Amino acid sequence: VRRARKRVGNQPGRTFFLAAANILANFFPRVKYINTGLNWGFLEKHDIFAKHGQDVLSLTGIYPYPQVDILLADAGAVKEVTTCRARFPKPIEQYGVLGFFGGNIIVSEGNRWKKYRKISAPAFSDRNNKLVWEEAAQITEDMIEEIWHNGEIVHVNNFLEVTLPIALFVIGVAGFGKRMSWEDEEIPEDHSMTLKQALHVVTTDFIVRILLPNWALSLTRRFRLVRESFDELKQYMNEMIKERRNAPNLIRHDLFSNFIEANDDDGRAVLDEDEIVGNIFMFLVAGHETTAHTLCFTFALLALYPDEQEKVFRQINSLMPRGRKPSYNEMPNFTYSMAVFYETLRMFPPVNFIPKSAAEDTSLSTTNNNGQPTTLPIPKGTNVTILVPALHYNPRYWKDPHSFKPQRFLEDWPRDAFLPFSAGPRACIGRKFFETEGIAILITLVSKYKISVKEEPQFAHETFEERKARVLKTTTGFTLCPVRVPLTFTRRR
Ligand code: HEM
Repeated sequence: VRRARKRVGNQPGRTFFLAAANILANFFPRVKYINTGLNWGFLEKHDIFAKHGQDVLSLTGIYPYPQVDILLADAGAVKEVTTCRARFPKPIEQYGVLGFFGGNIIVSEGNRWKKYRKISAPAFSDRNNKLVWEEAAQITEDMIEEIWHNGEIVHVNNFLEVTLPIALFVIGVAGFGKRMSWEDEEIPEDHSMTLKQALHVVTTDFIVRILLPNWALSLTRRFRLVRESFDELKQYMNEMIKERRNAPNLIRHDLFSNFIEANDDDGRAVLDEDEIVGNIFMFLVAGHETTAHTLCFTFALLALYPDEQEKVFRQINSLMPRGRKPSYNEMPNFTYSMAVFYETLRMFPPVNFIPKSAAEDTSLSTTNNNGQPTTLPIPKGTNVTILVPALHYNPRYWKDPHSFKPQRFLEDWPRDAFLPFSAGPRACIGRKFFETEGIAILITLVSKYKISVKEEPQFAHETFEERKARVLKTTTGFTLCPVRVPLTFTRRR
């Protein structure tokens, strides 16, 4: 251990028995000195860095062999790591489980990654974002009509149960060209569930499938349902691939079509079937949970801070008087709504860790605890992990980081210290997709309803701080997740 620590210049930090990259280290609550613990990156935020007075720390693991990782909360070092893709590539072996379905954009590097990125890029064009905008607004309006029956007061026990299907329906139509409805659908012949049901289980219980061995998936009803949903989804996808290939004149611009129709100069298919399925699965997983959780945290914060909600409403109302529907081109005008999303993403970034690894013996520039510039040696193979919550709560970049202040994003803000979508060439390809979807949903709901935390008798006497802690309580699976957000929607007059 001493030797391993010396190689990174004896950078101060924490030591645990289990290496942080070990999935078990993060899957169970923390046991002192043994493991980093469930949700530790979000729970600690910037605290460990503040304790050491530095924004670059070491994280030492002893088992299975002594290993020292580097943790970053320094915006300059983060910029260096995210922009130099060749020097700091993704440690794709750490994402091993995500390759479960087939090679895909998240778990690849080099030429293979470039190929997937090039094929998917056209689906994130303005033309498709316009579709995202229209569909997201329509799906939300349909929900208000068909599920809420245009109610005057609507109580929702957990708002995540609303945002998960909305995000699924949007990615379904914009990603697959498959429109899903709030009504129950008929199960087609040769299937045991609808595509909507299979997608819902796969995207919410994805983590169960990748963490458990095959034999364990027959142990409980829930696990069996997860296995069945994966099999069903794969069958649906294979049918959809066949269907599209048999209809070559069907012109579409969604993700699914891009992957199926990707050909080389000689007209040969560039991707095999496993790669098509692997990528589609990955886009679903990457785009669904992150979006649904962020929307849920956003509405929770608006319910807790009615003054901020009022500011959002006032701007929406001034831009769309008498319920006029705004077009996609008008999206940049909704600046306060966007500021609310950014502040939510700063406080609750769905992706807490962005791992990279050194491809060569190199170094990183940072500052020591006297605030002087210093250079840290980074030997080849060292894992360098960006701790997003630590960066987002670093008081060096964000004044009063624990307070919800959307206004800060309407002033001059530190762009290099805001990393919910990562940065550089491996940044999120779906950022605009999410922003478009989020604003369309937010303005549809906030223009019609006032949002508050649902009153429940068992919490009648809690203080504001207790209520805030309860409503904003988090856990983590694949991404940071709200535990339960009970809300009440009251029609605006
Ligand atoms: C709030 C919403 C979202 C957040 C916070 C988010 C965050 C991120 C982050 C942090 C990464 C980098 C991950 C890493 O380096 O390991 C990433 C990559 C990615 N995201 Fe998102 N994402 C969001 C929405 C979406 C959506 C809607 C889609 C697709 C429809 C999407 C598709 C992807 C893909 C394919 C990648 C891999 C890009 C590459 O490696 O080239 N994301 N996202």
